[in-house]
Amino acid sequence: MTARNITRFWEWGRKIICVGRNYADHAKELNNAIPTEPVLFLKTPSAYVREGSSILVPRYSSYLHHEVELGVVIGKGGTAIPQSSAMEHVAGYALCLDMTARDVQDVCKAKGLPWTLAKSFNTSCPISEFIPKERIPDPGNVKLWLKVNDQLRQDGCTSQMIFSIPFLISYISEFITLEEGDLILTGTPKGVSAVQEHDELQAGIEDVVTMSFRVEKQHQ
Ligand SMILES: O=C([O-])CC(=O)C(=O)O
Ligand SMILES: [Mg+2]
Repeated sequence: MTARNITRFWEWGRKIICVGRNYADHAKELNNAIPTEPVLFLKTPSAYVREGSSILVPRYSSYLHHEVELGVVIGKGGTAIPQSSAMEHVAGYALCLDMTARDVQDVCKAKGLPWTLAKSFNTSCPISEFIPKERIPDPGNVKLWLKVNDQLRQDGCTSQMIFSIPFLISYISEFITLEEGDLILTGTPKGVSAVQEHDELQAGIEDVVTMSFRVEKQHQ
């Protein structure tokens, strides 16, 4: 058996753990309270989509939102990881979109139901190439941006996160054992907005990576 290559972590079938409302300005734009503890939800690995393939609007949604986020790729697993050694568990990063069927999420929120179909449909997790840890020496201070059809919609900095990456790794691993190849989506800054069929999304981490995706309708 050949050793698996972390640079292709999306092929490993590991967990995608998402943090919601980790930027106060985004929590506010959706009229959510500023959290006092991280809000967590999951995507399944079938949500991954790579550049060259399209983001598909699920048939059951007419209000698909983009959320640009820094993804943290776990290199060494662990349970109850202390904050002080949390960064030793990081292999690298990926630029990610947390595509969200906002209309479905709004219904789920109103009914107190889980967000699964709003957050974890096929192609709901577009990702960049793997970014080795050394290329982002300070993940708590990188600029993220997203454009729709060349118009800037999101422009934030990870320094605005409410809960830091070491805190999130420690907090999550207390309840959910982290494994090599897992991905943590660290939440989105403000500026989320709707996308439609034929839109072109471009996103980047300043000075590190860019990626682009086209939006298409899901065919029967
Ligand atoms: O759906 C939401 O707004 C929660 C979320 O994922 C985020 O804040 O990144
Ligand atoms: Mg999100």
